[in-house]
Amino acid sequence: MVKVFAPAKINLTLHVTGLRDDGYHLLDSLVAFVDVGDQIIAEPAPDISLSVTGPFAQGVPTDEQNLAFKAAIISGYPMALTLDKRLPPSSGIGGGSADAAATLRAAMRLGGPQMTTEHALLLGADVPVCLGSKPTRLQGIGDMLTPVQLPALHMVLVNPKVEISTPKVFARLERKDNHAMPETLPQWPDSLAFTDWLGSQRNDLQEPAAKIAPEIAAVLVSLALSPDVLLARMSGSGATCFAIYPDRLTAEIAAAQLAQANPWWWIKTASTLPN
Ligand SMILES: C[C@](O)(CO)[C@H](O)COP(=O)(O)OP(=O)(O)OC[C@H]1O[C@@H](n2ccc(N)nc2=O)[C@H](O)[C@@H]1O
Ligand SMILES: Nc1ncnc2c1ncn2[C@@H]1O[C@H](COP(=O)(O)OP(=O)(O)OP(=O)(O)O)[C@@H](O)[C@H]1O
Repeated sequence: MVKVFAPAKINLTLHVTGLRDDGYHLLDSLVAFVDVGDQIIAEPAPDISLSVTGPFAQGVPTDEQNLAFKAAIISGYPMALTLDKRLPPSSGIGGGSADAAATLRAAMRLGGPQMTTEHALLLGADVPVCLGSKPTRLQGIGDMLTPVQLPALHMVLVNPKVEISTPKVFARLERKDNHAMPETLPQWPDSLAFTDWLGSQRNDLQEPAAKIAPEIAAVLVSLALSPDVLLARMSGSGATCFAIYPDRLTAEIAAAQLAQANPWWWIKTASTLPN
């Protein structure tokens, strides 16, 4: 039996730079992983099975529609899976993708065949980056991955408990040919220098997502007004937003204040996993 952590993916930047003939968008995104996530428990079994537990279990499929179940099929290694669902679904922090990647890692740890980017891509554009779960520059549709060294970051994640469909957000994006990040990324000596630079970059899906879910604008305003905040932005196709703070303590204080004022929001303090 193995237990594999499935960390949330944060798109610190998300530049949409083009549109392919098959409708998939070309991206240039800086991605980090944090100490908040789901968990997969897996053990070898004659057939694949999945049970889902945890605070966000309700409504998550337990059959082949679940990306963890699909990942078990792709791995060629039948397992009995338990998914502890702690990340809100359809929230732009890659919950399903993280679960799929964690399932592929579980199969490998149990002795199954080696899983590659090509296997992961069959499960979704975000699954290859989740397979590594390291700070990465993601390009192409999610298939071109370059490792990046990032300073440790301390943040607060906020989801207003609104589910958003990724294709709908891409469909609302007006310009598909936005600027990429600089070809060579700077070296950042510390989190302040990094956050300063991050302010000059974007998430191009933030505006179309906020048109679909106006709650996103309310979350971003609350984060931007929180004490000691350095930067607030949306992750992925939303609706989860993150804000960066100088250290873990200031992030925890801001999270506590936000939770008091907005008891119905999902609010978590999160720190990036090591490079
Ligand atoms: C927006 C991101 O979260 C940024 O990390 C990801 O690119 C989305 O990754 P994902 O959820 O794994 O995406 P998939 O499950 O492969 O695709 C869902 C839908 O999102 C749109 N999609 C996704 C990725 C991409 N590069 N271009 C797209 O246009 C497509 O309409 C696709 O049908
Ligand atoms: N393991 C899973 N956890 C959550 N949702 C899943 C899972 N497998 C399949 N789904 C389905 O996938 C859809 C998207 O969920 P997911 O949580 O992966 O979205 P997301 O956080 O927006 O991901 P991304 O940031 O990659 O766009 C939901 O409609 C859900 O029903």
